[in-house]
Amino acid sequence: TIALKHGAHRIGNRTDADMARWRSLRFGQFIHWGLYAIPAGEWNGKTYNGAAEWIRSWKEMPHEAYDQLYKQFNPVNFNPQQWAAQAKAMGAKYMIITTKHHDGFCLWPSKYSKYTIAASPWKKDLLGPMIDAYNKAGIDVHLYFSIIDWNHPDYRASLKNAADSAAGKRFQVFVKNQLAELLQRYPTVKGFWFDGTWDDSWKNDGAFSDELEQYLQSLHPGLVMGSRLRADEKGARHFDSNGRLMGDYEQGWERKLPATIADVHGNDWEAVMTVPENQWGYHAKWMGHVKTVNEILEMLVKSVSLNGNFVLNFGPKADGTYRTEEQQLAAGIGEWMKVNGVAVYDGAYAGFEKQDWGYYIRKAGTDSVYMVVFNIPVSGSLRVKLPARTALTGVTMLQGNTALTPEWVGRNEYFIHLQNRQTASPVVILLKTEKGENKDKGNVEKAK
Ligand SMILES: C[C@@H]1N[C@@H](c2nc3ccccc3[nH]2)[C@H](O)[C@@H]1O
Repeated sequence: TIALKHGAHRIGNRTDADMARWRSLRFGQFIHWGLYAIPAGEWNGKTYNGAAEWIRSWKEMPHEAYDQLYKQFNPVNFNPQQWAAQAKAMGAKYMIITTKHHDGFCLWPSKYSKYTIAASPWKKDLLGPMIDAYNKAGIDVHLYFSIIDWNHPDYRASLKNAADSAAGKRFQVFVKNQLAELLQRYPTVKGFWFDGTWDDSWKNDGAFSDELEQYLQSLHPGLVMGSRLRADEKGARHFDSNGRLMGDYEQGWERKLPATIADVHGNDWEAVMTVPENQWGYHAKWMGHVKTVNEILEMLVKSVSLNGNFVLNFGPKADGTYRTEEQQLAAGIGEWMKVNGVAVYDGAYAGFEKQDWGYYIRKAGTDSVYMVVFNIPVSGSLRVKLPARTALTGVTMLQGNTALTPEWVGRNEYFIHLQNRQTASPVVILLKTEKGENKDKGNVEKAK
């Protein structure tokens, strides 16, 4: 291995209570809200095909025009209690809010910047009421913070000369001050979700990102921060130059999921997902495929089955309301989670051989394994192959709490025959297992 001063400081996952809590929550809500919701992907009658929160970088959007938008930001319909109720009904257990996106506009009245909510017609802090409402609803809050800051005069994508380096130093002080300010103002937050850390100016100062992470941990012990914050002293990101994950979980799964358990290398990880193909901030015209409830449920279940967290993104409008599609999605997901969320919360990789019908999720640390079925075969027969020396002692369909009698094929293989092959939602079956050889305990029919 290469001697590193600013690489990973730990091999393996964190085992403390704060990280165990983050891991148990499994399902989060991302919220991208800011000035970009005003143009909403359109300008001068033209539609921006990129992600709405990137509209300032669009050649058709004059920077001066974008930079005046804060004078119009007045979310008169903002209702944080309603936002939190919607997230609670959906079954989200944590929420990540954009405190400041790449455009540099702060949703809180930061004393280190003039480009904040205090300068808008709304004037008042938006983060405090949101955090309070979500915490009251029993939902943890994490703060998204973009290092890239298109508004700040000292931001540099790369440091080309002494003047850039001096500006870069001033910018690092600014970042440190804003982050400390956020922790001081919102002491109940559980973590930071860093973004915009791919520019050379950041990538080439691994020492600063390392010191910053340690500084934030010292201010707020237990804080959960993903791998996207860090670079090591050789410019390696997420994984240091020895291939070891930096930060507390792998934070690279943006709009994509790992395929198999091998892809996650035993690390904690989290996927963040958009409802349309690629829109985080509010876009008036969603183009392309919009994910359905069942598609989102499959991504959530697949993530948990591979030991990860899944975060679904919402982009509120400039007035503080949600678009209909997102409201309907939240309600549909919540309906399924009400009955089946028990298979998601505290869920973990089961260690069973993957089958085509769907995913196994182990209730962490127990002998209970849930089958979440998305693809019922035409035969209606679900193959279950247990690990060696694991016996199946009980099978229960969650819906209706119905006991099922599996067919024992021999050794550690079974079939579960579903009577009803028609279902509009994923079917959840609870398997009770125990160590030991499978033998005919009379709870199974012999193979015909
Ligand atoms: C969580 C997501 N990360 C930001 C982002 N900017 C990118 C630029 C290039 C490639 C990927 C990006 N993701 C998106 O704007 C959103 O905030």
